[in-house]
Amino acid sequence: MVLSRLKLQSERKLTKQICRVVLDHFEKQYVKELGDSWITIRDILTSPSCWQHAILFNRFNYPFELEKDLQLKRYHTLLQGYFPYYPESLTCYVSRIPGRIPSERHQVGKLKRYYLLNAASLLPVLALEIQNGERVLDMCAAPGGKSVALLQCAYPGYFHCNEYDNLRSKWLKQTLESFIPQPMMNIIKVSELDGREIGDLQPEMFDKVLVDAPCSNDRSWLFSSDTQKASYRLNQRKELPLVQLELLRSAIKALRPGGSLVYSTCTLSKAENSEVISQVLNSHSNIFPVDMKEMASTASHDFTFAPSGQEYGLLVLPDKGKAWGPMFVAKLKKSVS
Ligand SMILES: C[S@@+](CC[C@H](N)C(=O)[O-])C[C@H]1O[C@@H](n2cnc3c(N)ncnc32)[C@H](O)[C@@H]1O
Repeated sequence: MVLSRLKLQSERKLTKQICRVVLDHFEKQYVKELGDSWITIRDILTSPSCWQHAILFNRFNYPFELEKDLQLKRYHTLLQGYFPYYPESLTCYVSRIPGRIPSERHQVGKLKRYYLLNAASLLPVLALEIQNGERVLDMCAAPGGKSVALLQCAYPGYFHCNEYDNLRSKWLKQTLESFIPQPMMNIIKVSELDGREIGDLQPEMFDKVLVDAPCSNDRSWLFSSDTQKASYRLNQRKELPLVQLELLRSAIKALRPGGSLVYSTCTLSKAENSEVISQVLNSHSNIFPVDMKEMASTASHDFTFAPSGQEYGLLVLPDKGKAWGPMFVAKLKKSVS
């Protein structure tokens, strides 16, 4: 019953219509920014039947049976064994063949066994290199996929998950309740602040900060069902870099000297990615970019990265058999003095 309902839902998703006004807008911008790569990216983004889903296991309710099934179906673990930082407690399975297993329903008192996500979402989490005992801020956290992934990597001493939007914050709380055992919730604080205020409210408080910023979500915007709403969003799109910059300024204030932050988006747009990082670097003498070349070379088995134009970060480009992204990831470090 549940399985057939979920199957119906995902079939409906596959038949969703592409929003012409968004596609035309992206076409103009991304041909300029990405050249010929845009053709492949466009084909993948507009063909949900090619999309892949990664399966992140919950270490607090490990799905041993599912693991056997996935191995029989030739799924393999993502990145394990290659990556500069890859905790043993993190398990994520992927398949090169498109398709998805149904997501689990929320059941009070029962932890979910897995979370379905775009595998590129793990890159910002891994780039943070979180260690046990650290104080961590997830500034824009709902619906909570990266918060759950961070808690698969280590046991932070304090974990602050923030989400400005009231409804999405409820969703975030439900995600945490569904994946994290009750005793561990004692180290987690959920708040509904404007992330831009956190730096002044909690200066130099955190060892690590994740800014998974609000952005033009290219994959989902292409399937907007309301053309008027889509046109409005496209108009407002130019406001996003300022919000992103303000969130980053706040994150820098919230970071202790010597701490590091990761900035990520799920758009291909240069204005929201490398240009935001360049502005931060030009206006903060105490912030330095962290080189991500090693991360890119070890991850290239599973991901396709933009070959150029990304001086301070990595841009994951959706590709055939590696339909992950778009995802931009940059890492910055605050100097000690
Ligand atoms: C890309 S989503 C985050 C996804 C999340 N990190 C995850 O992995 O599930 C960005 C989130 O930022 C929230 N947001 C927008 N403006 C914000 C602000 N000023 N402060 C904090 N969060 C904000 C949005 O409501 C949205 O939920």
